Parts: sequence; structure tokens; C-alpha cells
Amino acid sequence: MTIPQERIRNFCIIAHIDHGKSTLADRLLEYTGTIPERKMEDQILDRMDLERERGITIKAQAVRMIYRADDGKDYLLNLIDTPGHVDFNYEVSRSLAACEGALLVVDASQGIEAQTLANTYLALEHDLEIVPVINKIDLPSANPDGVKREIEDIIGLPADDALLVSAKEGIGIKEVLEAVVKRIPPPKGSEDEPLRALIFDSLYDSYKGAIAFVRVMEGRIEPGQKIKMMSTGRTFEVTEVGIFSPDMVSTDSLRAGEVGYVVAGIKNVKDTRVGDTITNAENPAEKPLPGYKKAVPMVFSGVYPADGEDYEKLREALEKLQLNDAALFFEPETSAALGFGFRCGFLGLLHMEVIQERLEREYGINLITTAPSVVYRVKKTDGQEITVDNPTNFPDPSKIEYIEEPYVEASIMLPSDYVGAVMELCQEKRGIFKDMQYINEKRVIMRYDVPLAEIIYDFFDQLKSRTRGYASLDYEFTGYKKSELCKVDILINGEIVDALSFIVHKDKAYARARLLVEKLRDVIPRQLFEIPIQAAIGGRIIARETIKALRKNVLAKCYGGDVTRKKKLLEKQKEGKKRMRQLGKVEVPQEAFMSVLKMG
Ligand SMILES: Nc1nc2c(ncn2[C@@H]2O[C@H](COP(=O)(O)OP(=O)(O)OP(=O)(O)O)[C@@H](O)[C@H]2O)c(=O)[nH]1
Repeated sequence: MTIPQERIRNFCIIAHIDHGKSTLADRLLEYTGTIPERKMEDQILDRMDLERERGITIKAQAVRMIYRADDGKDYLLNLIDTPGHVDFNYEVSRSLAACEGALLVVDASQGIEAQTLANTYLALEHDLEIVPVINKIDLPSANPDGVKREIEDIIGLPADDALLVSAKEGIGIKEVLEAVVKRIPPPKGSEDEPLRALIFDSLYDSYKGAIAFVRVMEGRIEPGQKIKMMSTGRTFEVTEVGIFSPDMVSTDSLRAGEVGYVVAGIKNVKDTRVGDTITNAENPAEKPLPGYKKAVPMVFSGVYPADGEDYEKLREALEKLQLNDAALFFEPETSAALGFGFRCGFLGLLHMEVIQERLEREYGINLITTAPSVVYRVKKTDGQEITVDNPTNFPDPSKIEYIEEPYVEASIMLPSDYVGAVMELCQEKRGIFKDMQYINEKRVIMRYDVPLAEIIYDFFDQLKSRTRGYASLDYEFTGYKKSELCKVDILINGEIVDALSFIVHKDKAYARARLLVEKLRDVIPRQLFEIPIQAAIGGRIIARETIKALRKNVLAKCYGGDVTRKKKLLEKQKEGKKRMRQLGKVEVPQEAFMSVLKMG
């Protein structure tokens, strides 16, 4: 069935976590018969198990629906899902760029949250038509009028005609579909222009290779065509195009205004970069679509197999994950303490946790990971400028002219009762106050400039616990600023343990060093000799603890002559040894590393 361009609608859903995006998407699919009810898995749009468990959307997906509207005509609706987390802001902006409109879903009992606001602004920047949807009106605590006022006051959008919906109970679903048809404009581009298709996501398939998810802006794309990726100039031949309904179904072509996928024997997702423009190699467009950026990792961490024998397995797993994730960076690294492993770069903390969890869960590899670090810029006294993402490479303090660290602008939305608590937190985290704005009598939004390193330390957890979970956070990278930073080394028995070194602001070095040294004292078992544990900046010791010597005799408990019991105990001791890391003369249990590294 061909549907003319004026009856195509491309839209996405902007919502805060838990405000009901997936439930609403499911209802739309159900109502349009895209998915027969019996086939409905709970939530179609979030496909990864991990996403489902954590209740967050990580990767963008798309789905196509046919809706017969009140005017009796069939409309083709493409719903493009957007990732719901700040780490993936760039992906969100590309998904938005593929649409003409957005449903702004707000929980009737919660109101607008920081992330929603940030994404709505992004959508407005892309000139999207925004349709406010107030969800969960079935809840006794629902306050749709209050939420309407918020939408008008904070975002400045008229909300009189906001739709009142209960995705759970299926109330107002048809009204949502009618609003999509009536209020969101159809796509504009012409089919006769040279091809320009925006890549908003990609997927790796072991048979078909990297599959690009695209929105065709102008022109047309079909099998047999030679295409060119405009950011790299690489060319490929299209073997298949198709749509998401919601599984991939091949079609003859994709025309201007349509959303679908492109297979072209592309081996690596690095060649299907989100935000890149696909054009016709023989009749190329003059300019690519605006807004392309290469994904840059912001957070780095050392990832080591707990069992050294898993090294190859870890490499293979990282390679596999990278096939589907162009933003994941890794290179081999060695540590005196942890052996062979990899330095990995991530878009943010959540991205890091997701990758680590997948390595452990899907690939069955136990990991030791070092504390995450941001990327510092160091200007050396000899004029050289270097970037440092690993404390091990931090230059000697005498050779440093100055250091710069990345800053973000954090927007925090919270009930006004917690303003004091959040100000205190932001100050502790070296935040610089920018402004504060009342949304209504009860809620405010505060903006601070905060070093990214503080955000990745434990900012979010602290924010949640100090506001009883009522605050929401969004942040955006703003640039580098000079900062008084130093590297703290940890010495066990006089030897530096490279995996435990960290970079920290001078004012915080002492407190963090104390904490770490005390923790190590508690987790390293006593051994036959006394062990000093020290923290040092350059050659200066700033904290010290001592583990007293002990003659550890596991057989002491077995008085009498029960040989088998003795043997068993010795066996057990040997097993334990395997999980020990030898640091000079000192044996440190792996759990000690884990517990210490988890602190960060
Ligand atoms: N009472 C009520 N609960 C709802 C409604 N819509 C969704 N929920 C519930 O709210 C919770 C979150 O809904 P989801 O659809 O998973 O939220 P989401 O926005 O997709 O969340 P993410 O996938 O994390 O972005 C679920 O427990 C839903 O059952 C509604 O209209 N009324």
C-alpha cells in the first residue's frame, strides 16, 4: 500500500523515566492493530533485557503504524523512540531531527522533570510540533490542571488542548492518534531531489552486517543503488531496504518522508554513524544534513578480567559489543596490580554500567574495573599539551603548568523544600551557582556549573538520597576550566598500586585518601608481617594506616588428629589463593580491590 507523503506523520515521544512512554507506545500499536493483542509482549519498544530490568530506554527504535483516521483516510505513522538518558543526548537530538512532531508525555501526578524539559527544548530547537499529553489521569493523586499550568509556565507552550490520557487503562488513545494526524505536519522533502537520508540509529546483524536506521529527507533509496556516507566518503551498494512493522520487513524503496532501514553490506557500525547523511554516490547531494557530531567518550575506566585467563574472552566480548555500539572505545592496557586488561571509553556513567553489566551477564566474565575518570587536559612546563584519561599517565607535578577539567551545566528540578540540601550538595561538589527559577509555589529549577568528575563520583546518588528521590537531573557538557588537581597514589608495603591511583581536586585529596586507606586496612587480611598502607601526592605521604602482623595458622582450630579435616582446610586455603593478587610481598584478595574500587 502506498500512502502519499501528505499522509505520513513522523513523531517521537518525550517523557521522563516512568511517566509512561512505553505503555503509551504499546497502546498506540495495539489500537492501530500493528500488533495483535495476543502477540503483545509487555513493552515492545524497549527490547534489551537490561533496559527492561532497569526500566530505561537505551537504544532508539522505530515502528510503523497504519491508522484510519476520523476523516476515513489511512495515515502512515512512524513512531521513533528516543533514549531516555542524558548519556545519550546526542542520539536523542538525532531522533528528534528525524521527526516533525513529538508527544510530550507528563505524569499527571509528578509534573515536568529536568530531562523532559531539556528534551522538549531540543525538540523546539528542531521546530517540532509538540503535543502535550498528560498521562496517568486515573491516579487519585493526578492533578492535570497543575501539570497544564507547568507546561505553560516553564515551557511556554499552550496547554489548554493537552490530551488527558491513561495509557494503563486505555483512556484517550484514539484522541492521541487523531492529534498526531491533525496537529503534526507531514514531511516536506521532495522525492526528485538528490538523496539525503539521516541515520538516527544502527544495528549490527551477523548476516546482514551493520543496518542503518534512516529517515529519508529528500530523494529515494532502493536496492542496487550506490550510496555514500557523507562524513567518511565511503561507498556501499544497497542490497535491501525496508520498514519496521515492528519487525523488519523489506520493501521496494524508501521515499522522501519515510522511515526505515538500509542494508548495504556494511561491515561495521562505525560506517553507519548516528547523525551522518547517506546520499547517492552517483548523484550526490551538495551538503550533508546539519548537526552531525562524532560520539566522543567522556568517561574512561580500566576493565580487567578477574581471572587472567579470561583476557581473550574479554577482548572478543568487547569487539562484539563494539559492533553494535560505535560510541564504545577500548584499547589494551596493562596494570602491575591487575595484569592485562583494557582501557575503555564511554559516553557517560550509565553507558559504562550497561557495558560492564553486559560483559558480566551476557558473556559470563567476572570483571575488576578501576574507578571511572574523566578526560583532563594538562599543559606541561615544556609547552606540550596532553590529555589524560588514566591516572597512571598523569605527569609529575613539577612538570605541570596547569590542568583543565571538563565542566557541565547541571539542571536540577526539585521540590522547594529541598533547596537548602541541594545547594549544600552542589557546593560540596565544587558547583558554581548560576540561577534558580520557581516553576510554581512548590517546585524550582536550579542551575549549577559542576565538574563532570564530581557528577560521575556519586552526585546522582547523593542528590536522590538528599531529596528522597524527588529531584531530577539533566546535564550538558559546557567546556574545560582550569582547576587545582593532583594525583593521589596508594602504596601498599611501600609499593604504588597503579590500579588504585586517582586524580582529585586538591581540597578533597586528603579526605578521599583517608577514606581509601581506612577501607584498605579493613579489607586486606593480616599477614605474617606488618603492612603499611599509605596515600601520597608526589613524594608526600598524606595518610597512613598499618595492618598488624599475624601468624595465620589455619590448622590451629583442628586440635587432635583429624587428617581429612586438615587436608580440606589446606585445600580451601589454596582455592582462596587463586583469587589473591600478589602485590610485591603482599597478597590482596580480589574482593578488596572490588570493594575499594566500588567506593568511587
Ligand atoms: N496508573 C497508571 N500507571 C501507568 C499509566 N501509564 C503507565 N503507567 C505505569 O507507570 C510505570 C512506568 O511506565 P512505562 O511505560 O514503563 O514508563 P516509561 O516512560 O516507558 O519508562 P522508561 O521506559 O523507563 O522510559 C509502569 O509501572 C506503568 O504500568 C497510567 O496511565 N496510569
